[in-house]
Amino acid sequence: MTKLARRGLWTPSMAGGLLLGLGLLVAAILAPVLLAEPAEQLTDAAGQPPSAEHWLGTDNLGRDNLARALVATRLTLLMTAGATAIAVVGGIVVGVGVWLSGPRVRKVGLRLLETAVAYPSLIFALVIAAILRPGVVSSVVAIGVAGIPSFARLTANLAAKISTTDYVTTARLLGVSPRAVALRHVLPNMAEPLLILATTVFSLSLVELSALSFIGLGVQSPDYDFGLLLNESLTQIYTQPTSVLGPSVMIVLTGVAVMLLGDALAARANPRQGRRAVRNPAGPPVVEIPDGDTALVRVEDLRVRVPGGAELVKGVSLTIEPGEVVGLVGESGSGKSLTAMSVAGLPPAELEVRADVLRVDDLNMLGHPDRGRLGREISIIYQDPGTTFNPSLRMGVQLTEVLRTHLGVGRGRANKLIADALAQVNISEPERRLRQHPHKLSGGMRQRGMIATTLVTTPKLIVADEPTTALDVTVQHEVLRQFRRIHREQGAAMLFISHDLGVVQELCDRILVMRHGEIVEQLTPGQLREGDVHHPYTQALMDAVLVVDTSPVRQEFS
Ligand SMILES: Nc1ncnc2c1ncn2[C@@H]1O[C@H](COP(=O)(O)OP(=O)(O)OP(=O)(O)O)[C@@H](O)[C@H]1O
Repeated sequence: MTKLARRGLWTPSMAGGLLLGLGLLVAAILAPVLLAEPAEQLTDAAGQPPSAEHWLGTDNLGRDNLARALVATRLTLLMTAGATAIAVVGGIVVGVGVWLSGPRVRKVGLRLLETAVAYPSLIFALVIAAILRPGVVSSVVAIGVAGIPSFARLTANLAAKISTTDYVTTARLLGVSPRAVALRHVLPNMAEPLLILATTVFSLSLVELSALSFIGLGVQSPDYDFGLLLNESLTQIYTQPTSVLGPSVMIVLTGVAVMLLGDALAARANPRQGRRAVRNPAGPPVVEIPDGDTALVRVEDLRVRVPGGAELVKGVSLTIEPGEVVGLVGESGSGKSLTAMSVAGLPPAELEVRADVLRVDDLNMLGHPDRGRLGREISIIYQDPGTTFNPSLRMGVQLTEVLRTHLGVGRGRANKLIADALAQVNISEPERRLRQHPHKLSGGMRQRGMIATTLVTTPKLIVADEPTTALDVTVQHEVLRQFRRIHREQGAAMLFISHDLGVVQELCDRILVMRHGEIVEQLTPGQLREGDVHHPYTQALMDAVLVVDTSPVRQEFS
């Protein structure tokens, strides 16, 4: 439990699910041993109301209702687990099989699965149960087989999606067998949705098995499960309503326990989930700025860590004055993005962020600053313009969002303002661009589109996380020109991340060099230009800059 707690997996849903699940398991193991007599012995006390002796009363044959509900737990759980196992194993085998087969079989297989899913599984199960004759085994097989198509379809769809990833393509190119690709790359990556679906299938199987027994096609007397108990109590529902309570409450509790456990297990299966961020102290939304502190951004002793694991940002302190452009350079993985995203109040949710001070203007980024002010005062420009925008929405809707949501500008005026701004960053036919979806625009256009929004929303701080890295060199040049322009015209402060020393030297007033989660050196552009650097790592960064020798050496070879 301490291990679970340390890893952030000891969630209320895990605790609730385990508690309920354990209770059900104890009932399933002990009730048939300890309560067999009151549950099955016929007595004269037929149809008794609830009393101290019989908490839920007795049935028509004088048997204790509560004891019967508890004893039925074992058979119900075994049957449900059996049906779920058939549906899950069968579904995975069929789903992965369909995905592994050739295009023709795959197409026909998928169509068949879709057709099967279109029929309610209970009707499917009714047909199978009717053919196999009622009983425990036949109802388990019927419900299990009926659950296979939906599981198989999800498996095939997930497998199809994963099969287009680069790591699967590479494995195939390297000649890894389809079976090994499925076991090593595909199945582990769909564990989370499959686990969630498995718990859903368990709950559905429970209800469907109970329904089969309720209508007389499932468990037959003298055996009994929750469904058969509901059937038996139906005759007493008006005279002895408490008789239905036992099996109904047990069905609900079993379903809830399984869903809660499934939720917690799914979080465990996903390495990116299940850990919750800690912000310390979850302080006020705004902080008081001491007299004489002119900084727009102040960060003191920022630490970002994986809960219970590695420290990724190790005590970073920095300031950005209003209108100042601060560059952040360093090798990949040195913590630049985590620092910048913490400043913008958007660190990954699963990481723990702590700092003595973390403020932009008077917004406390460790508290819950006003979202309207965040939207107006901070702009973020990401590295990959291809993923910045929602592909299903037109550019106009997305580019005018801050204007409409946080600045209260009407749609028509917002479109006009953004179109003018797009024209200013040299985007041709701006009105038409606003009606287009992001994929119709080039990467450079999308990045300039983002820059254009800052021209109209005039944020105090722009956080730009390698905004030129994904662009080709000529487009980079144009985008950088636009950054210089925003700085000149708007006076916005910037935190500008880049790998490119040339870019930061040109654009920034001050350059911070990061390595292994720490700031190791602070430089002016002049120092960088003259090579006046002290830290060996900064020197190594400078040495790594490619210098193209344009002297006519090649002539010697001609
Ligand atoms: N959500 C996360 N969970 C766990 N580790 C993370 C997470 N995000 C980042 N890291 C790790 O933190 C370290 C710093 O990451 P960060 O993205 O800040 O690096 P970076 O300097 O911006 O690198 P790059 O230039 O490649 O973008 C890396 O080792 C990265 O693997």
